[in-house]
Amino acid sequence: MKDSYKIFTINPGSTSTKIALIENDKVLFSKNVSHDASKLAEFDGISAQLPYRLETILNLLKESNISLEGIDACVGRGGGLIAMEGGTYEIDDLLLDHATRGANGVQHPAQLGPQLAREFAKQYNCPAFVVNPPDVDELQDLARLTGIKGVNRIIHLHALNLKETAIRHAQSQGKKYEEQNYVVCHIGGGISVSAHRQGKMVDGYDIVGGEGPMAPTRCGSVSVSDLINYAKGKDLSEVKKVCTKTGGLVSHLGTSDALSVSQQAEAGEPYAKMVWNTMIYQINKCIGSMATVLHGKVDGILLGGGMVYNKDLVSQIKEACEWIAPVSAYPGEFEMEAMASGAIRVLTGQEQVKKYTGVPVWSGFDFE
Ligand SMILES: Nc1ncnc2c1ncn2[C@@H]1O[C@H](COP(=O)(O)OP(=O)(O)O)[C@@H](O)[C@H]1O
Ligand SMILES: CCCC(=O)OP(=O)(O)O
Repeated sequence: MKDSYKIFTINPGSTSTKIALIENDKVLFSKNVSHDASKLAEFDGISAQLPYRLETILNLLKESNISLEGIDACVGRGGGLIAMEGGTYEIDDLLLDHATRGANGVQHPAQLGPQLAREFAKQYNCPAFVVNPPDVDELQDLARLTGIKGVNRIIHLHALNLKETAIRHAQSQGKKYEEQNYVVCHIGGGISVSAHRQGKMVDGYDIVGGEGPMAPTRCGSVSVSDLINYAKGKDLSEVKKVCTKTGGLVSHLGTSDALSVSQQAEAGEPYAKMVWNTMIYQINKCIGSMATVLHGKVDGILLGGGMVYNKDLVSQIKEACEWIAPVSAYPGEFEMEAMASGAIRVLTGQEQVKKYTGVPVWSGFDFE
């Protein structure tokens, strides 16, 4: 077995493209380029951005004089996929097709990840993988049923960073992720709160469907009848955008920049202060709810994402939730490293590579 693996990772976001070249656990090169929202808006759908994003990456590599010769694998953040269990998946024709057309009906730039990874893998003659895409579904049955017959829950959330944060936290305690129970949150541009029981994410919120706390661009949970009233006389596709683009901080304050909202709140601006504190209050309620999913047997509450750099947010969460379990903050995210680690785990045989079936991991109760 080789003692060193070089992995090229690609993470396309709503307003950025991140790339990294990682050797084992060392980041050799990383770049994060921001895109002008008006430039991305020119494209007709997410997958139409492929040539533009590819050219952006090639330019970044050229400018920095980075060669990808000899890489062992390419990994792209996945999306648009049919619900699957967590793990590392080879990007085959089926997975590529589903990502390209957004087979699950959710439109998110992460769909470009597999498309870009396959392009580079073809050129450098290496395998291409997706690791823990937002479509990971390990829900326990109790988390699936809703109060409307025939409407069952599926989730879309930051599975990649949630799982990596949990894996790393467990290692730092000399434990295994598969032996621990955690409430894990990603608090960034979007906010995911999830319950992990012994290596499985048994519950979490569908953050692109309007569940969970409000977030910079997302409305979070709202009463169904209030939403029906709000939608009266409006175009439904516009209403749906409050779930992913125009809700939360954007709806209240016209910005998705949580840093500026936190600064206004700190300066005592009353509206910003109320929105900031309400968002944190809602995160706390969701953490409490996930703690009950784990019957209170919680080994830790783990916080990741850009907003975790904020001391006030972390201290409010500690104040409200530390009675449940110790709160550990991991500001920023491990997404690029998580993709490389997932590829290395399968290349070294520590984990079995998974085959994407395109068949939902769960398709209904037997009694339905
Ligand atoms: N110190 C801070 N206080 C409050 N918000 C912050 C701070 N630092 C970064 N943020 C916010 O974090 C968000 C980005 O988080 P990030 O995890 O990078 O996003 P994403 O989930 O989209 O990858 C932005 O809204 C940014 O303003
Ligand atoms: C299901 C989407 C998870 C995600 O990546 O959300 P952001 O758009 O907030 O990055």
